[in-house]
Amino acid sequence: MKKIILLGYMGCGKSTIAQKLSGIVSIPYVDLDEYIEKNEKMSIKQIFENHGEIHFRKLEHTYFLELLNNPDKNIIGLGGGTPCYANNHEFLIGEGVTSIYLKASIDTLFNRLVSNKSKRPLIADKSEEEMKEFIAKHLFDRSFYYNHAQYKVSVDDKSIEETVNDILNLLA
Ligand SMILES: Nc1ncnc2c1ncn2[C@@H]1O[C@H](COP(=O)(O)OP(=O)(O)OP(=O)(O)O)[C@@H](O)[C@H]1O
Ligand SMILES: O=C(O)C1=C[C@@H](O)[C@@H](O)[C@H](O)C1
Ligand SMILES: [Mg+2]
Repeated sequence: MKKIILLGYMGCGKSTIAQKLSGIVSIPYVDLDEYIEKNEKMSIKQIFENHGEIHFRKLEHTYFLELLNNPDKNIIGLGGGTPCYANNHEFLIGEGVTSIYLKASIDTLFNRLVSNKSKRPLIADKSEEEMKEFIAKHLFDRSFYYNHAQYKVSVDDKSIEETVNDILNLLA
């Protein structure tokens, strides 16, 4: 198997879990958001501000396919919205791909994101009250796409190590 893909809503822990997993299984980790930033020489925030979300979604699709099509064995951490645009969800299933949805409740996401939203353009300007409602609606809309993953791992009330162990069991 060449690609292990982690997906899920902003703050579910894709970057954190992928980094830890990468160290344990000795498979290199690529974070799609960071890959876009490196290639475009701009932060995600700047891409949204300077060129708008539609442009970002096009870049996201192009770079996602670029990562998928390279022959290296990788763990790929997607952006929170990646599966929900440009038919990217169709690439979660296929030969050489294992996709895992890190499923978090609205409360878990809210608690993780509330103090850590400035780099996330979709929620950066929301008040605490607005954020909870926004996450609830957004997660509902996006679940359809996230559920195309081959596997689901619940992350609520689990340590990073516990979630990584759940994933290792799936991969065994
Ligand atoms: N299992 C966990 N237990 C406690 N905190 C966690 C856990 N996993 C991640 N976190 C914390 O939650 C926050 C969000 O995690 P992370 O940045 O990995 O999410 P993400 O899914 O990559 O988000 P984004 O889509 O915005 O890049 C971080 O502050 C991280 O330390
Ligand atoms: O949920 C989203 O749509 C996003 C999540 C982040 O990972 C970034 O890809 C960007 O901020 C958009
Ligand atoms: Mg991340």
